[in-house]
Amino acid sequence: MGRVGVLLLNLGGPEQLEDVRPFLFNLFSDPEIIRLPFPWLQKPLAWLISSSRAQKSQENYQQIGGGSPLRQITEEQANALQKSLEKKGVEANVYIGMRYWYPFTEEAIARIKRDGIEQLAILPLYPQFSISTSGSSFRLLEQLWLEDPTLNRIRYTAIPSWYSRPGYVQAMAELIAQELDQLPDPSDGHIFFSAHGVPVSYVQESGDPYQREIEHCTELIIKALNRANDYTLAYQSRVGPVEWLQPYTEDAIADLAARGIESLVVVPISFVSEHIETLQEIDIEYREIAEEAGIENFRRVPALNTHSGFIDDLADLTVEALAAPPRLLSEVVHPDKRMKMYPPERSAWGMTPFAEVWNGRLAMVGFLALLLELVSGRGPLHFVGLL
Ligand SMILES: C=CC1=C(C)c2cc3[nH]c(cc4nc(cc5[nH]c(cc1n2)c(C)c5CCC(=O)O)C(CCC(=O)O)=C4C)c(C)c3C=C
Ligand SMILES: [Fe+2]
Repeated sequence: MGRVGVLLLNLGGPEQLEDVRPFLFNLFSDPEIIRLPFPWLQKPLAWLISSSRAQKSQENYQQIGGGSPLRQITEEQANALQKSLEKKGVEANVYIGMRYWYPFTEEAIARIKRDGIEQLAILPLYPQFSISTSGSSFRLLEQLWLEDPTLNRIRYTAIPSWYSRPGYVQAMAELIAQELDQLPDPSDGHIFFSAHGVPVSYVQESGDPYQREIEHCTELIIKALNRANDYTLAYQSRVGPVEWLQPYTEDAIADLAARGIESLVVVPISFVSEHIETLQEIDIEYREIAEEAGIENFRRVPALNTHSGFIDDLADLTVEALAAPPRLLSEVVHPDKRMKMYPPERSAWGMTPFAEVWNGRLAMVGFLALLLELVSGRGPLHFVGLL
């Protein structure tokens, strides 16, 4: 084996309150996050939404200490993974490539090049694949590879998702069991999986496997848990006016409370680190909703972070992936014709001079309307709830 590297892909998060607006701008500039029919609208809309969402988002980050813990936890996971690989006889450098904040994916690739890495495992820290998460990072890497042909010297393999790994499933089941056992009556606790949502169109129109993988993942965990407790799966953190995967977490909590459920064990299922949506949304907002609705015991399963069984399993996964035939980025970004990454196929009429002129005029009208909306606080985006 030549020099070995592992590239951990993650989302990134604002480290201090001043970072929130530029972080949101980066996030909303991603066409895999907001899919617009006109690419020229992406940056103006990202600017508008990030400017107007920043204050509310800053208040949320303020409630969890003024910034996201994601960078620190991901660094701890990288160190733990490096040590675990070492114990298995694999000397590897572990790199972190964030999609929307520091250390950016581009910086990680520059360091991988500088260090002369010859074999690379690309490992997203998202157990399940979504176009909006791992897909977006793979897409960026594909672009970097196209721009720099010297990267072709690296023999890499990309891991699309790994939610069915036995060590991960077992670690989740153990953490759930520990929380259930803290309840006055453990057999009575309702297990409530809360996954980050995505717009329904991702699944139904673009073929995102995310919902299928989430559902399968919860089934595997419930099987490994091997208890008779009832369970529910719901989706949290929706943004904007379109329909997201349902049931929504807040509605599902209210329904369970109305059915007389008194003990809830909430399991964040789509992410492996503590972050704003566990620490603020679940621990503060959903707890309040649940308690007001009559839930007496509300417990939340901690994120895996550096759980030793989990990290050990990631190390096994890395070793196995490096030994197997490589999976190219083109394979994981375009796995089959049913999944569509952005941009959608361009139709010929989009490039005609007529369309170009009208696109330009509409862009100016749209941009002025958006500016007016931002200044006055009134307009169609406020009306539909995107701002
Ligand atoms: C599997 C996990 C995630 C999916 C799927 C996902 C899709 C998705 N997210 C947004 C919009 C936002 N996400 C934000 C933060 C955020 N998202 C994830 C994970 C997934 N997102 C994480 C781990 C975080 C938190 C990072 C941190 O700082 O700790 C935010 C910013 C926070 C806020 O203002 O609410 C937005 C906005 C969309 C639109 C989307 C699917 C299309
Ligand atoms: Fe998100």
